[in-house]
Amino acid sequence: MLSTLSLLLVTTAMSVVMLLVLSSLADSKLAGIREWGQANAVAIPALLLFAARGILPDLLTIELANAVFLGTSTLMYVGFRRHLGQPVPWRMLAAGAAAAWSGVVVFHLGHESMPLRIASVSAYHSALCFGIFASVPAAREARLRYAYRFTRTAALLLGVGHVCRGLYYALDAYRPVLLPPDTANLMFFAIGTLALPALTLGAVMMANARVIADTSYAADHDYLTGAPSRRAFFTLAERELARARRKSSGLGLLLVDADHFKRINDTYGHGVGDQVLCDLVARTQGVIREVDYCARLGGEEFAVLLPDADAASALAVAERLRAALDRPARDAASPQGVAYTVSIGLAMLEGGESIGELMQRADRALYGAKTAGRNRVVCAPIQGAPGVPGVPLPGG
Ligand SMILES: Nc1nc2c(ncn2[C@@H]2O[C@H](COP(=O)(O)OP(=O)(O)OP(=O)(O)O)[C@@H](O)[C@H]2O)c(=O)[nH]1
Repeated sequence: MLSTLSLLLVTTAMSVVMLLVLSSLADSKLAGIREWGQANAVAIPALLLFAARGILPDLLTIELANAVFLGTSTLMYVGFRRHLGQPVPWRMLAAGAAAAWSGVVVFHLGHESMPLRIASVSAYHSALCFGIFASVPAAREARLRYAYRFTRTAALLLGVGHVCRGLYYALDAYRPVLLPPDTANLMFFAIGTLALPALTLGAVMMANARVIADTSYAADHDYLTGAPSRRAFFTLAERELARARRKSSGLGLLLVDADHFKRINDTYGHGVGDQVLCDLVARTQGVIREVDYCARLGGEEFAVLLPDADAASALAVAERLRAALDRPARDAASPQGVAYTVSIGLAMLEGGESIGELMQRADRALYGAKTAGRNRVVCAPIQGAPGVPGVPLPGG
């Protein structure tokens, strides 16, 4: 038969399990994990003190237990705020917890009423649950959506549950609470005790979703420039290749390589070289269309994929890009700016060609641009027409 004691012991065991689960996430260094772990650690003695009612002195099982449990809920709320990078309203929390705890003391040592003690702490817990609901946004990122939705829903339901619990007891201050343990008492008791595991579950889901989203972002993006990575480029290129075949549309590829980049590093230092790479990506993104895709293949080499482009428009983009980059990049170390140029190899997708083959032709065109003097665009010759040379466009 379910009893308040068994609920307390089950919740204590759940807090131990949650603590172990949170410990497994400690290495992630995610904000909020520490506070959620502390909340569950603090909950264990608080729940055991509640369970020891009638065995230990009331001051321990009422005043101390409630004080510690108020701390538990506060830490959970702080964890969510920290995790989401939001400021923690410490003064408001301290005032709310002090008011709730004063209610416990007054309705124990002053005017004895267990229902009013419950109503007092429920008011604070409901405010924290609504606070968590308001703090956790409706996630736009698909990977975060389920975890955020779960937490928001749990927090909202628990907030409403605590309001009902508070009203149920506040409206009849002399209602028998724990004995006999009727269904309503047990149900409201469960809301009080199971809130912590439910919210911790939401916290763990959010932390996991964040780790997965961050890892996947890191795999798909270049750390320095923020441009899509080589891996992301090939995934997208295969997709665009299939689309171009399906729709019989053009697909252009530009391989863009900074000229004499080693010299820039040697002259200005690696830090300025890094700034030049970031500048290159930022300017490229300003030149290309929204449907075009610029990725860093490695080192100082970048790829720009041009879906739905014919040879003439791809060449126009390539030349516009070359000209846009042929201007000094501003940087803090050198107010007059760092001059750099790029060479570009352009290839248009041909029937039956793979992405690897398209890349090879663009790479040969890039090599042609380098050997022809750099700062220029060279178009790859059409396959199967060996007599047609690449078209070098002199820069400047
Ligand atoms: N600052 C910086 N330098 C990098 C990065 N990745 C690669 N490099 C440097 O880029 C330089 C590339 O040099 P090279 O391959 O000789 O090419 P280059 O000097 O641009 O000469 P060309 O391509 O023939 O015009 C090397 O010195 C690399 O150390 C990076 O992330 N940051």
